[in-house]
Amino acid sequence: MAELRKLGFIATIEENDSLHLAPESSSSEDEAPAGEKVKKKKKSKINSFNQSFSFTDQFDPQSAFNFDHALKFAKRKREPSTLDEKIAKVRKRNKKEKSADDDEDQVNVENSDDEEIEEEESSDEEMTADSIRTKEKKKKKKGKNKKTDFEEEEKELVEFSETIDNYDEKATFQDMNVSRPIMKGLSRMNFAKPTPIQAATIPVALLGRDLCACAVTGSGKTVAFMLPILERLLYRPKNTAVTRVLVLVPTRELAVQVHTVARQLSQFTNVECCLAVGGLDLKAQEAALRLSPDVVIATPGRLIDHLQNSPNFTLRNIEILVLDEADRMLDEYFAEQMKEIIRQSSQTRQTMLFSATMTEEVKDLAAVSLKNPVKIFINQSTDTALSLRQEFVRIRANREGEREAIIAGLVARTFRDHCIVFIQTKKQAHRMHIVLGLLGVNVGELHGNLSQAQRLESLKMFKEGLIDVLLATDLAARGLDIEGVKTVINFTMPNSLKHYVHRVGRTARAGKKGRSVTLVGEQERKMLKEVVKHAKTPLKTRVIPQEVIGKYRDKIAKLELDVKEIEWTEQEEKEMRATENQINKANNLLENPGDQHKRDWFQTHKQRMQEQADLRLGEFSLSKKRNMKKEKKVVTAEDRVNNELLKSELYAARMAKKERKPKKMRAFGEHIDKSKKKKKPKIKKSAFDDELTSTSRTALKKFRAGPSYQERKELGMAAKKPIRGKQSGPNRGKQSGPNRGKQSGPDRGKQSKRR
Ligand SMILES: Nc1ncnc2c1ncn2[C@@H]1O[C@H](COP(=O)(O)OP(=O)(O)OP(=O)(O)O)[C@@H](O)[C@H]1O
Repeated sequence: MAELRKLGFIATIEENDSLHLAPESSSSEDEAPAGEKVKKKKKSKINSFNQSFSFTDQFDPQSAFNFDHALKFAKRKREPSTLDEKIAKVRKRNKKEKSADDDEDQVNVENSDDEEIEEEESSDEEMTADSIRTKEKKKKKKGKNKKTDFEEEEKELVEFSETIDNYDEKATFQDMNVSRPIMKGLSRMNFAKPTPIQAATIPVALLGRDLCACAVTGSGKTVAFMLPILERLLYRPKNTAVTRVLVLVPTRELAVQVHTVARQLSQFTNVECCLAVGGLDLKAQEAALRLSPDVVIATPGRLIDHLQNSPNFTLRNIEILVLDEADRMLDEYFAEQMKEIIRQSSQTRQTMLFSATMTEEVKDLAAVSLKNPVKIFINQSTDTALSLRQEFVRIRANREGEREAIIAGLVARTFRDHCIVFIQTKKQAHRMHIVLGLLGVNVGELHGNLSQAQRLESLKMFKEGLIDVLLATDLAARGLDIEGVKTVINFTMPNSLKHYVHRVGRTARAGKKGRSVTLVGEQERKMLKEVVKHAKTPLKTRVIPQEVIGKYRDKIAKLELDVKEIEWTEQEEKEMRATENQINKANNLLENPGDQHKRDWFQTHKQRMQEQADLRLGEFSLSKKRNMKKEKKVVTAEDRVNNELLKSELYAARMAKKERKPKKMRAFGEHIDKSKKKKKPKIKKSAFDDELTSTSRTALKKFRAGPSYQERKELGMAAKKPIRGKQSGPNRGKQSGPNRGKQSGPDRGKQSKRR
């Protein structure tokens, strides 16, 4: 061995060599002092197994699945710095520069953020306040019954076997025979009395009937379907675990919320609820689904993923299927996925559909084939909450570029907290985050360009009041129940009445007051008319003083370079992250070549691509956008607004096109008694029969007048024009005879009818 070492070789261990074993630790730990090392070791021991853990099936209400809990399952990406940190940095720098210019003391600069907001607010308060006018409904001019573009043509509606549009106002949960554990859950949630939709729906749902329910936003539809589900599950056979209930919702955040309500309501029962939504940890969901929980709350995409890839998870035993936001779940965006889910679900199920904008159209509900459904429409699908005050800000044609300034004015002066601003595009929502952030407003954003962790975090912060203004796309328009939202602002008019109803429905919930403020340009007046037509409470017009708009327009213009700087930094970071991800992916592939398990999907790649292409809002938008970029290097405020309006327009155009499409063969109502509707088969009549039986005015006239000059010519008859009153023509023979004279006069028509 010694010789080998002398020659410079590294020797292997011999049997009698004494060994110095190094602890299994990282180099950084080696450098740490001994005491600390021991502490760390102890800590890791505690983490690996919780000593106080005991196996129990008791539900701990404290650990209810909520946004915090969901966040644990959302993968976080390492960000070099958050957007808010970047904004804060620029603001600090600007402040410093300003102070230097003003030749002020540098000491006050360091902690000035909060002070500055207050400064801005107080100076703004001194500015002229907005003026509010009540919007008068225009009286319909007589004889002007022309249908607007939005008014629907005759539609084929679902035949309901029963319709319920009233409810027992005095009904209590006890009257509905709700079991004790659920009553306990209700009282823990402080729900003393059922809301109208709950009073009307729960008894029907408990009977196992299919139903289609419509009630205004914030009226308690979640409990209306969750309570009867849980009540029915209390009596399930308990020997084997089976997934019996599936609740489908359109967005992940809504799924988390419905799951939270389900857990709260079932906290004193042994019903198991599980979440299967995109963006949250797949493996944890797989493990939970393997235990066949009683209720699965899911978004369609992730559910199909589990159906394809999670062993043992099936929908064959589904006894209750609920579609929350049913009109959305059954629209074209989810069409293929819903078809697949329904195909895999048990046929003998109870189906319940809920939405504030519920549709009754056969073509919309065809996919779910309801059985003798009950219609429970507590409100119309165009209704908004009565406690909602709706305001509109008019934008003149040449002032479209002022929308950003108006929003800034609204959130900085008037609606400073608990305010959601809906924006059509993700890009504009992000820009507004930077703009308003630089103006000192405490903002957050929520849209599909964020990671799931960021989405949940934004929502959580807004719920907890850590963010004052949430900038959201339509992702947050449906279903989200955020306590205390005072105001909803629409940057542009939503692209349909449905979208409007859902967006403004984020406030004025559960009987509380709320306000919506919608910016309406000339192009959007048609939609405004629709809103006005369906409004049940007076609408208001808000006029923002031009000096206020001007002030914020100038402020934003001054910030434009800072906005660009932040956008560039973000772009750079994004590119770096993308490269990093690619490297990691490649490394992973090299290290674990066998590990790359490809997940199955129910469509082929080609079908999926085709579906996505069909759902895109048209080539038109892309080419128009490209041209816009080519033509102008500097994107103006007007361009940005036009882009927002264009997206709305494209959506509206697509909807209109869909409406105009000839109705497809009815797929709905395998269970509807069609015999009543079946028309008698039409027996094809000969021209002769037609002539004899027709009682139309033209036919009678023709009968009286006999054949035309042209017909006579064709029949080779006299070329003379028939003389009025003379019974000439093909029926001439029949008309002649002793009664000929009697054929004329008032009875003439009757005679011909009899014939
Ligand atoms: N019986 C009840 N008593 C008091 N509050 C209730 C009751 N039922 C539900 N709520 C409250 O009403 C609010 C709205 O409920 P929920 O989110 O179910 O409304 P929704 O009708 O589904 O609204 P959306 O159409 O926007 O989805 C919630 O905050 C909920 O806690």
